Amino acid sequence: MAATLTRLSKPSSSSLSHFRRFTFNSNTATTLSRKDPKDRNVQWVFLGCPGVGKGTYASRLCNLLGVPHIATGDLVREELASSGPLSHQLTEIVNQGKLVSDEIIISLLSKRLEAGEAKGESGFILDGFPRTIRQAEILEGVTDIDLVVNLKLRKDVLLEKCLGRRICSECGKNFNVASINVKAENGNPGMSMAPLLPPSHCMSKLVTRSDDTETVVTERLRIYNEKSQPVEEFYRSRGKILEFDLPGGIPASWPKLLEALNLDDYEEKQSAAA
Ligand SMILES: Nc1ncnc2c1ncn2[C@@H]1O[C@H](COP(=O)(O)OP(=O)(O)O)[C@@H](O)[C@H]1O
Repeated sequence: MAATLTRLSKPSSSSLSHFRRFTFNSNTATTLSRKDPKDRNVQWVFLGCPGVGKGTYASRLCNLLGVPHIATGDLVREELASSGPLSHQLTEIVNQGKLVSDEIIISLLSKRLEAGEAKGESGFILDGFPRTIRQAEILEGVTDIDLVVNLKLRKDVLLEKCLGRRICSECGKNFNVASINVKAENGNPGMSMAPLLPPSHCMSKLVTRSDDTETVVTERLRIYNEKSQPVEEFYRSRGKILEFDLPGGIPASWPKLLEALNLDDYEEKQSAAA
């Protein structure tokens, strides 16, 4: 199967130049101009290890900016649940913590993007794609990515976060029961992250993803370092990356992320208008 991704149309008022002038990192991001996000073209990518919180922060930003959150992990799980022709093959790959082939993932993503375009969707935040250099090159061939946010979290916390993940089997929302409390040690700061608990009506319906076991998560972290870390360098060398070290849980990290993206004012305006 040839890996092709349909060329995406891009609104003419692209703000690419707006972003391209900057090499992002947490320190320089404050130099971003305060353009209203409505006038920005949001074609963003979220990178980061399993368990870092890509889904949580990407979906919050999508709600704020009114763009779709497209997580290739969700597309894979939908395909698994559909018991379509690929589902048997995919179950084995996902449960071993391996990556699905570039061809399959691109075909799933193409279908999702085309369906979105047909519905008039504009912009997106991609979460979990690209995960290999080949995927990054294919994406670059069909559209301009404006910004890549690289979320980072200390390694000793990632495994615990993955093992604490839960999904409500009814509403599909993600939660986390892990309570992280790492003490300051050898000059390294401590870190605490409160659990992200579900409302009471979801509590009895929580399930754990079959690939969130210790063995599989360890393999996924290994594969991230081998296959996906080079993708960070791919975007770094193109001056598109915003490095963001998560300082703690959502209450500490969300305002800082908005600040790094120059969206802090925007959230206030949105809530005032609501
Ligand atoms: N871009 C991709 N390329 C290859 N496989 C993918 C991709 N995105 C998701 N997958 C498959 O789906 C699984 C779950 O993905 P995801 O939910 O994004 O995991 P994580 O929580 O580890 O970031 C991955 O372990 C992999 O098997």
